[in-house]
Amino acid sequence: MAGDPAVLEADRISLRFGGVRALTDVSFSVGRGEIFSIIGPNGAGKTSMVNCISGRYRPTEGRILLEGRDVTGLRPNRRAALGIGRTFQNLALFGHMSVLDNIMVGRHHLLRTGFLRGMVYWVGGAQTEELAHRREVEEIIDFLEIQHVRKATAGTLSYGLRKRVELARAVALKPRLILLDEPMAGMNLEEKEDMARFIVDLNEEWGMTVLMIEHDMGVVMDISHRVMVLDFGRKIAEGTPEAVLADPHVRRAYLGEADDLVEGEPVPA
Ligand SMILES: Nc1ncnc2c1ncn2[C@@H]1O[C@H](COP(=O)(O)OP(=O)(O)OP(=O)(O)O)[C@@H](O)[C@H]1O
Repeated sequence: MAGDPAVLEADRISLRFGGVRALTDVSFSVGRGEIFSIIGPNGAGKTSMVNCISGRYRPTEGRILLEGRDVTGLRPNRRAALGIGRTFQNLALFGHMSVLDNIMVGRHHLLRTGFLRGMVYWVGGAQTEELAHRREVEEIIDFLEIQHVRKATAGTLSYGLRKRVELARAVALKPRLILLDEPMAGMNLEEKEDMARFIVDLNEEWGMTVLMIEHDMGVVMDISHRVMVLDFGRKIAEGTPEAVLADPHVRRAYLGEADDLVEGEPVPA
């Protein structure tokens, strides 16, 4: 997205765990309105990078900028409040709560009146705000086609539906950037197709900027505007899906994982 201001900039990020170099000097930026994917073999540093962005890990070196603001020293909850939303590799829903409550719960920090005040004083501004809030949540529920389960207990839903509810909860926070950690993991083909369509629609119709880690190459190449490839903690390629697929370094990094490449594409020996 040439010319667009970067929503996210990772500036020379390195991360070490004792002697393990999880990331070495990785820089990239995600433009407003992009779907940007990070791929790479197992242990390449993808999750480490997402954790540096969400604030779970503090990089050993380098800076993370959100819309130009240095957030490197901020804790995860501060970054979430500034607009970094995320879903997790493993589901993180409240299993005993309804779908609606799971989606509502994260949104209270968006209310001007605050969660506690909003609970105790149901008059004037608070009431109007709460109604608008509910309307928006209902819109997200409609958009992600989970109306039929809105009252169901989250823990009773199929895996694919729970992943969708998790996405709804992250979207409900109106993030400037949403981090999707393996959104298709464990899904069947139909569920993957649905999830891919929702991500594209959120991006195209709602303008959501997406940074995604995903092992399913077909999906990554289908829906990403740009892709970055990590290998042993270093960036080895970045560009459009076509350019990345044609890159000899990438092909070499994926040797032995040839099945993950797009069907019909021969992998050189
Ligand atoms: N908390 C940790 N402590 C020590 N080493 C870690 C930690 N987290 C990650 N690593 C190491 O850092 C490197 C990068 O791991 P990371 O999980 O980021 O890779 P990945 O690309 O996400 O892998 P996968 O595709 O298998 O999820 C690996 O060598 C891993 O063993």
